[in-house]
Amino acid sequence: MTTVSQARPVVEVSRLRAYYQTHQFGVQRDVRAVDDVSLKVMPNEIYGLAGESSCGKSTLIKTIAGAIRPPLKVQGGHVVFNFGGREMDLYQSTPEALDAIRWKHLSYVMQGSMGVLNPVRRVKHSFVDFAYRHIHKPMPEFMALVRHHLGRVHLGPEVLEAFPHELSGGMRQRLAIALATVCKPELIIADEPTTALDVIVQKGVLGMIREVQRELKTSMIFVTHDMAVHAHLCDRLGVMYAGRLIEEGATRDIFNHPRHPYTTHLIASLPRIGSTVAIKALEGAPPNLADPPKGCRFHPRCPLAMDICQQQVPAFAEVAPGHRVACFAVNPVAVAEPVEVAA
Ligand SMILES: Nc1ncnc2c1ncn2[C@@H]1O[C@H](COP(=O)(O)OP(=O)(O)OP(=O)(O)O)[C@@H](O)[C@H]1O
Repeated sequence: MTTVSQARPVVEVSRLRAYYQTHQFGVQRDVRAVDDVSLKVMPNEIYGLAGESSCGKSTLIKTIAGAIRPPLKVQGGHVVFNFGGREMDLYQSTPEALDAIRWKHLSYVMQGSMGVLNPVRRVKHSFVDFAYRHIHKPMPEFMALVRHHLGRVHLGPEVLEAFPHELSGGMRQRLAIALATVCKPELIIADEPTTALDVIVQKGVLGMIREVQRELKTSMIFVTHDMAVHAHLCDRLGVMYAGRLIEEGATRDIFNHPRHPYTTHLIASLPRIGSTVAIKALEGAPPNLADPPKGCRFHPRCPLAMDICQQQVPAFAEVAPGHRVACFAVNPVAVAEPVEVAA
């Protein structure tokens, strides 16, 4: 670890590629779920990751969180964290170094909450197992801190004595968020944490996530396919299509002035109260990531596709301050640099 300035991104992802290596009938195929993705998350911001099902959102955040299991393999690129002025290159680090930053500096809230709460132990044991070694206080003080922290997610201390199955889905999801935030990590990665909840409970949990994030000034990568959730929660938004980021900018800019035809479609398909205009579905289907189309992966479905889109990959380039787009219709001259493939 090297000491660097605090003004740096909390995490910087550069040219990241992560493929599932599948074998079918003796043939090996790479599912190119994350293909040349670069992004930065700044201190104290919520970065939303959007895109339809199977576009690679979960795979991207797994690779950023270091939760990589076969058949997923990182093929290239870097993930560099800057925690408390100390820089750490994820793929150059030992499993022990990664273990030391989990929960204390980096935490991960998964889809559904049962995965993180031990189903056969009372809730208090999950806090002890995950957080006690990182919070250097005697046990009574640690438990007082946990009880105080539960107040932030609007839960009473009695939940500590409960088993997970005795609690509602909304309470369990609040607990998962309390566990992820109790050590006040610099970065929280949340994968669809509210998708399984009904809309009323979801609204409460989202408001609570915002409150906790503002109080702790933590950074967050928040994944959901629900654009309405992004509109309410996120400071900046990255839109993925078929394993690549295709647009990124301040959430307000993306909603007010989307540039990429895919983002324009996503926003136009949001239902609006009182609107009588029929919502048009996008023609075609997302590509098979084991055999994606050449050039821009969106071109077979794109209403603006040109010849170049079938041949060349558009660079993910800045088209306005803080607003990046990968599209030849927006930025006709920006061709992506080829990725360097290790020998
Ligand atoms: N274990 C696996 N083996 C092979 N391919 C996989 C595996 N897991 C995911 N994939 C493929 O990787 C691609 C990206 O999947 P991923 O789950 O990251 O998408 P997603 O955008 O998070 O989707 P969702 O919103 O449905 O969770 C998809 O084509 C998916 O089929």
